[in-house]
Order: sequence, then C-alpha cells, then structure tokens
Amino acid sequence: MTGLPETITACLFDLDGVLTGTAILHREAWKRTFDEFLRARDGAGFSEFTDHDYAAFVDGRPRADGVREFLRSRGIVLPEGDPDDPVDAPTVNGVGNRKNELVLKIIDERGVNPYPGSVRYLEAVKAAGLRIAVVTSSANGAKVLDGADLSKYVEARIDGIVIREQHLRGKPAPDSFLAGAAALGVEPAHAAVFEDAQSGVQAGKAGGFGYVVGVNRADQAGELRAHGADIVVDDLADLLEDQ
Ligand SMILES: O=P(O)(O)OC[C@H]1O[C@@H](O)[C@H](O)[C@@H](O)[C@@H]1O
Repeated sequence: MTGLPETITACLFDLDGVLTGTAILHREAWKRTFDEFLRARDGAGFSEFTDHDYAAFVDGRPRADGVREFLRSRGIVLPEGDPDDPVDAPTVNGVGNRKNELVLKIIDERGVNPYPGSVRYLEAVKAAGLRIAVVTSSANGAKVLDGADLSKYVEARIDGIVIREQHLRGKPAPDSFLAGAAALGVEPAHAAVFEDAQSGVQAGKAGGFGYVVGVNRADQAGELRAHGADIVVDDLADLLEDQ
C-alpha cells in the first residue's frame, strides 16, 4: 500500500530532498556562493544569505531562476550573461556557474545518499504497479540518481537540462511536472507529486495534479501546506506506516 488515493496511477518525484539527501548540499553551495558575492559587493558588513532566503527564493527552482529571484529580493539585478561565463563573472550565469562548481565538489567529496524511507517507498510504488518519473530542476539530476543507485526505478526523467532545452518554465510553474506526466502518458489528475520545496508543492497545485505530498525536511510543514500540499509527511515511509 502506498498511502495514495486509489485514482493515482503515477508518481512524480522531486529528487534533491525527496529521494536523496542532496538538498542540504545545494543549500550549502548556494550559501557559499551568495555570501562570497555579497561580501565582494557590500564589504564585511554584508547581510548573509539565510535558510529563509534559500526556502523562499532558491529551493526547487532551476539554477538561473534561483540566482535571479534571490538577488532581486535584495534589489540587485545582474545581466544574464552566457552559459559559459567564468565563475567570477558578475552575471546570472557566472554566479550560477560558481554555485555549480561548488556543489559538484561537495557532491564528489561527500557522495550521494538516498533516504532509506524513500527507497522503501519506491519499492512499494513499483510493487503496486504505479508508474514512476523524477522531475527535478537540477541539471545534475542524472549524476545524483546514478550516484544514489536510483536510476533503476525511474521510467522518465525531466531535469534541468530538459527544462532548458524545451524552454519549460521552472517551478513554481507546473510545466516540468506536466512534462513528467506526459512522458508517462498519464493525466495530471491521476498523478501524485512529491516535493520538499515550497516552489515545488506550488507547482503541483498549479498543475491540477491528483495529490500533492509535501515532504518536510526543513521544519516548514505549515509553509508546504500553505503552498498547496494535500498532505505533509516527514519521510516517505510515513505513507507506508499509515496503512
Ligand atoms: O544547480 P543545479 O544542480 O542545476 O540545481 C538547480 C536546483 O535544483 C533543485 O533540485 C534544488 O532544490 C535547488 O537547490 C537547486 O538550486
């Protein structure tokens, strides 16, 4: 049993923070990137990048959107630049490239671990005959899925590379989840979305998905509900234990 309504035939899982413990690695890389940037710009008295900044402006969104949204919250507008901008370029792409350099280093040093409860849940979903897609804003989705040995569960993957190539709007827009459902050939009303980010549950709600599961990894159950989660759990295995 999967703890989902009987009308659900497919599961669309976010990756970082839902299936793997990599959300905190992303948050750490973003903090180092933005604190470096703000210190260079404003001097030693700069106002630090906070956990609230991450949750509200960066978490769940494609890389460039996260750069733009956070800087805009501080009244800073940078030119877009080019995808191959150097990491010290004062552009949206340059700042994003610095973050990617850092997060790849952190991932290589520490490795990628799936949440044991998420692996149990994937097994249960598979055994129940439900379809499985991963919908992540990260351009590093394939690397993380392979590193966690989870690719074997995934029938379709919409990631940051697909989002860019197909010009999809990033979360909180529903486009990437809609693309995940379409890749499985399933109507949104019959698909469940699993998300740990406020922008992600918002995307699930906006897309008219049949069930939106908020996964509370950062003490934000109330915010996940407010942004559209139908249910909030601390771990995917809680859905199994409810049976
Ligand atoms: O920079 P990447 O690896 O393409 O990832 C983009 C975003 O991907 C999301 O999965 C993460 O929640 C964000 O923290 C991250 O910024």
